[in-house]
Amino acid sequence: MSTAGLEVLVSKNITKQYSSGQIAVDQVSLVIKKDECLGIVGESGSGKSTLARCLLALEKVDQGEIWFKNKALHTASKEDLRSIRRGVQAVFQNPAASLNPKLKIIDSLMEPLDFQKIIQPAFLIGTRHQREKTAEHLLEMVELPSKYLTCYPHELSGGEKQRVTIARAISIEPSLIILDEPTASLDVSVQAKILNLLKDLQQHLGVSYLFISHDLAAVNFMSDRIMVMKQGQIVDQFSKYDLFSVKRNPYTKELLHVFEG
Ligand SMILES: Nc1ncnc2c1ncn2[C@@H]1O[C@H](COP(=O)(O)OP(=O)(O)OP(=O)(O)O)[C@@H](O)[C@H]1O
Repeated sequence: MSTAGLEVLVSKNITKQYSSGQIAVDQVSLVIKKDECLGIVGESGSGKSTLARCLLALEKVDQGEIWFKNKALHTASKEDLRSIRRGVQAVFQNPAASLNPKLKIIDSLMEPLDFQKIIQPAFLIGTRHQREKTAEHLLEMVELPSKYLTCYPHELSGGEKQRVTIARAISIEPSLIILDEPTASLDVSVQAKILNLLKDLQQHLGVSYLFISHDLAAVNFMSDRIMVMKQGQIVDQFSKYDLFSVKRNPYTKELLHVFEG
């Protein structure tokens, strides 16, 4: 199997069973196309994070195939994985855990570009080889002032830290960013701002997103297509415009209560 040009990531019947016996991901097939946001919604324990880790090749799948732009992740060597990972970045729930507390923001931010010296993102033309200017530009893209470059993570709020991890994720111009509950640890007032920022960045950069959340309203705001996950399986999938259709699975209808009142 190979993925066509418009398909950034394809998974085919992937299954992940933990040694405890728990089947966390059960025969999940999905396609993420260029420039789109695919949303995955499900309650706690439905297998969303395990799916994200499988798609990032942080967990090995027991069955199935994962293809990232014509390259097989499920059989990739360590060296191949390193090169594939340049194209896929991730933002997780807890920004504090994603940033090294001993590193200044500039050093956390520049980690991917410092490591991948040959990458020259189009949006950094002119500044790529001036480290501080590049870092300033990245902070600007997530609407943070350049004075934060010399700060440590504990000096920033949760929302600001998440903006730094987003800037770091876009820094190497990935084709896909996997966002696993990126606003779940933030105050409600900050969540909307981060979602708006993510949406603007996607339009500006033309990156694809896999947006994972237990919050159907957030998934609906962000996504072009939505998949509903329950007990490791995809139980419903539809275009965001069909969210309120009578054809929705009863479980999806249960999740719709967030829009009531
Ligand atoms: N490392 C692990 N070892 C054993 N079981 C695990 C492990 N990680 C997750 N699980 C189990 O797999 C199932 C799916 O967990 P997962 O974290 O992927 O779900 P989730 O939808 O992301 O939930 P949450 O939003 O609460 O993190 C759960 O039953 C969980 O207890």
